[in-house]
Parts: sequence; structure tokens; C-alpha cells
Amino acid sequence: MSQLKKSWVDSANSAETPFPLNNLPYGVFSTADSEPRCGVAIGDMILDMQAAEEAGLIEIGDEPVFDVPFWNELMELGSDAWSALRARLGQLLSEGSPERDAVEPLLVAQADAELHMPFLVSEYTDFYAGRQHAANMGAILRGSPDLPANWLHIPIGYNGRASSVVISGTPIHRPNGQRKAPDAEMPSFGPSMRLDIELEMGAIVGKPSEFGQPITVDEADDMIFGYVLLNDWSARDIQGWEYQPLGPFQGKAFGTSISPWIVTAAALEEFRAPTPEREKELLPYLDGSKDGLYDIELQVLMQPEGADKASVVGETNYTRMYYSAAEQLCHHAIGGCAMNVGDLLGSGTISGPTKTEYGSLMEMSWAGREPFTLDTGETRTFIEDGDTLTLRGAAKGDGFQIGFGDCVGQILPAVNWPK
Ligand SMILES: O=C(O)/C=C/C(=O)CC(=O)CC(=O)O
Ligand SMILES: [Ca+2]
Ligand SMILES: [Mg+2]
Repeated sequence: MSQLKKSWVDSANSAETPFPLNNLPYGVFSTADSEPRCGVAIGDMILDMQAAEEAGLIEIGDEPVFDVPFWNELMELGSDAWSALRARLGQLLSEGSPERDAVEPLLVAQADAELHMPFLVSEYTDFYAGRQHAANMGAILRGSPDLPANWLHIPIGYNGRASSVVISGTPIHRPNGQRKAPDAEMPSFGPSMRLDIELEMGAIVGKPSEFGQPITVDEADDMIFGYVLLNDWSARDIQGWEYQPLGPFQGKAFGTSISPWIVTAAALEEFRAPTPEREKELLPYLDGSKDGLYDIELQVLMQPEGADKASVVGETNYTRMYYSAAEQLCHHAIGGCAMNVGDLLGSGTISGPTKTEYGSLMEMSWAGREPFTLDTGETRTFIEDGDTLTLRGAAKGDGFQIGFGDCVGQILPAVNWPK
């Protein structure tokens, strides 16, 4: 395990900062006097990449890459460019850099910046690859923790909506929709009464695959540019009524929040961890040579409106997944589906074996039957209007961490309908 890499940016040299030189995550920011532009987080500052490129400090490719407010153009240049940029940023920002005087004026305080979507989401797919989550959902909804017959063989997924993916901090209206109580004769329309979160990691595809051409798990692994935290907000009552037999639709289409910084696969490399032992051997096309998960500690926090602090309601680790993002991506493309730069893959809800490790309120409250208590003394089953939900994550190294930046969303009341 490497050590903290020292930077001349003082705030980057602590065990507490999510953004030491070891991390260098990619985001998009604006300030009172600048439009959205690409930036790299370092300590409590952001390096303005557009300004760095204009100043000739960054030269990647033949044409400007940072004249646009998203990271897709860098991704499109391929993995040699990804490595070259990371190495160059390391030079510019490391302790003793001869270029410090040129770089320092291009730093902006994170406190003065607003963060925006770091990349253009091409398409969004969500998986169902957390074993404990799948067992819990079976127990709650179908009376048995037994997994569906295909579960140990296929990373199950559904195609979501890129248009529903939003940056951390975006408020989410409680969705209206159709739902039907089990004993009701007819469905009714109105605000979801079972509004939930899903704790997930999002993998970002940075290299395309060709239409009609399958890929291997190792190729898929190389295609992943980086990761974000992902909250797949879910309306359980809408979902429960609509999703048989074709899968989630409106119940998961009203908002999916992501954390603001793309943490690169390169920064996470030393935190690789294996998938759990296979209970059923996977078909050979799903074999890969690398450990496909990462040791990333994850938390879910909940804060009612007006409460002075958030309560930790769940804590788990990305290593709880059964399938890796590379396996999911390989499976996604195996029949010939083209994968594009900017595709976002949700891992599926991450839950561990004990109640404190559950990644959704559905599980924490066992479908509303067992309310849980916040530090404020209030109880919850599902989300109430005004509640703020936060996902937090970091890979913990020896004296440093690779943090993601929080993935935050507050729930607003449903929009009136009919208007
Ligand atoms: O098991 C069910 O009936 C429902 C499962 C989910 O809603 C989970 C889902 O959307 C995929 C995931 O995030 O794991
Ligand atoms: Ca999900
Ligand atoms: Mg360009």
C-alpha cells in the first residue's frame, strides 16, 4: 500500500482530506465569475483545467480537451491519454514542483465553487448484483430469501434513463404515480408513500465497444474510466405495482443522484478486492483475470428537515457485491450491444449481512414493519418530505484516503397534480 503523496497544496496533506494527491478526482465547477468548466480536486481547492490548458500547462492530444464543461472528451482520447494526464497532474501538484508558481493562481477554493454534472451520461443501466440485498428483497416481498433461479449465473439488470441522472445537491420531488395496495381493488394515483434510496456505486464507461462485437471481462475492466457514488431513488409502491413482468419503470425514473467527482479507476487500483467465492461456477465468458471490486467504505446518512445533524443509518463496503462492474459490462455487451463513452452502470444496491449494513430503507425498516430511530430520537420507515439523504464513501489507505465527495439529495413534496 502506498503512502500519502505530498503536495504543495497544504490542505491535501492530511489523513482526513478526501482529496489528497493520491486521488485527483475529476469534476465540473463554476464560480461567481466563471461558467462551468472542468476541474481537479486537490485538498480543499480545485485546479481549473480550462485555465491550465490555456496556459499551456496541460497538453493532452492535438486539440483542446478542456474547452467543454464535461470529461467525455478526455475519456474519448483513450487510456494512454488518461495515464498521461494523471502523471502530469502529479508533476504539477506534487511537493517541490518547479511549476508551482504557474499553477497556484489557477486554484479555486471549493468553498467558492458550485459543482455540476462531471460528464454527459450517454445511457444508464442499473444492476441487481448485491447478494444480501436480493435475498432481503425476496424475503420481504416474496416470503423467501431464495434468489431467483438465474441470479447466481447472470448479473441481472434493467435499462434506466440517462435523463434522470442528476448531480449531488439536486432536490428531488416525491414522485406521483400509480400504486395499488395488495387489498385494494383498484390502483390509485398520487404521491409515493414508500419513497426509498438505494446505496450503489456507479461505473463510468470511458472506452466504447463496437456494435455486434462482444468483449471479455478483462477488456471491460480496461473500459471503465472511473466511479461515483450513486443513489437510485426508488418509489417502492409505484415499482411494486408496475414492474411485473418487465421491470422497474416510473418507480425509478424520477431521479438518480451521483456524487460530484469522478474517482478514476487508476486512483482506486491499489484497493482492488476479489468478488466473493462463487457458489455456482460462472459461465466462462464471465471469467476475468483481475480482482474486480474495490475496498470502499460506504455510509448512508439521513437528516430530517430542521435537525442539526445527520444520523448514520447504514454502513457497508463495496466488496459486498457479488458481481463486479467489469463482469456486468461484459455481460451487457456480450450479445452485441454497443457500449459508449459516458455510459453509467449502477452496481445494484449494496447491503451487507447485518441490519446495520443495509443499503435501502426498505431493508432497514423491513418494508415499514420495523421503524428505525435516528440520533434525534425521531423514527423513520420510508423518507418523509424535507429529509436529506447522503451517501458517503472512501477507500482508506495508510495515512490517506480516496474520497468521493458526498452524494446528497433532499426530498421535496410532490408536485401538485392535476395542476
Ligand atoms: O427484488 C425486487 O423485487 C426489487 C429489487 C430492487 O428494486 C432492486 C433494484 O432496483 C436493483 C438494485 O439496485 O439492486
Ligand atoms: Ca437500483
Ligand atoms: Mg475540444
